Amino acid sequence: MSEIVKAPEGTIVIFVLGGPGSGKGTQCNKIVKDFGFVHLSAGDLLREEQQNPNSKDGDLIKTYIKEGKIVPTEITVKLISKKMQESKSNIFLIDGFPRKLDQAECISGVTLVPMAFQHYRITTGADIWNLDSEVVEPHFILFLDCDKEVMKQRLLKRGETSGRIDDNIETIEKRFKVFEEESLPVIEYFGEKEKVHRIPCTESPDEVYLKIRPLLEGLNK
Ligand SMILES: Nc1ncnc2c1ncn2[C@@H]1O[C@H](COP(=O)(O)OP(=O)(O)OP(=O)(O)O)[C@@H](O)[C@H]1O
Ligand SMILES: O=c1ccn([C@@H]2O[C@H](COP(=O)(O)O)[C@@H](O)[C@H]2O)c(=O)[nH]1
Ligand SMILES: [Mg+2]
Repeated sequence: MSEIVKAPEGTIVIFVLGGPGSGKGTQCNKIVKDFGFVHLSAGDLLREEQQNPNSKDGDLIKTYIKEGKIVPTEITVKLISKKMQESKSNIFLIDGFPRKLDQAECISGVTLVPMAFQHYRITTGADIWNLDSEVVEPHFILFLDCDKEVMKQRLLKRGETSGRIDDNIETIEKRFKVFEEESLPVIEYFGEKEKVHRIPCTESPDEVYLKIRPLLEGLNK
């Protein structure tokens, strides 16, 4: 049995993408403060799920994160979709997703995801949320473009206090490799659609935000 849940009119989805430690979470927090978006970090949702003792995916998620690998799409999509549906809002920042080309283009042969998030099919029998094939483009993509050495230093510093199992040099190197090989093509994909705003982000958080803020002010909500 399945049910279609339609998202509210005027839903706005912005993807916030960039390398590990580029400042996605930091900038999203600023946007939320000024513009009231709901911030959904795919990584945060996966960490939360990993820590849920009742989750059947907890061990798998932990292994993938420790290895810096991309968790199977259906797990991540399910977590994001659930939060979107529970939300009273219709303006979303999706941080750190999509992370590889097939997440941006299609899933199981169905034209899909990032553009969707507008319609959801809840397949209760399979205990999985599938996105419907109706497609709605994201408004745009914020690509936080940061020097690798700068990102590495930020992550190592964050690792002193974050408690994240992937903020160590071995996993950081793996995350960079995955980002370059799997995630950068996603940015190129949206670039070809002229959806990408590239934001250099080696300066301070406030200076970076000065370049982002006008893009949000320009949104026709
Ligand atoms: N512009 C900046 N200048 C200096 N430090 C920054 C800047 N932006 C973020 N940081 C710091 O760098 C670290 C990583 O930032 P943040 O968590 O926002 O990045 P992220 O892109 O979300 O990383 P991840 O992909 O690992 O989730 C944090 O400790 C943050 O305080
Ligand atoms: O869509 C996603 C997002 C994240 N992951 C996994 O989580 C870690 C950490 O992600 P951050 O965005 O840095 O918080 C990432 O390395 C992946 O292992 C994912 O699989 N899919
Ligand atoms: Mg983050």
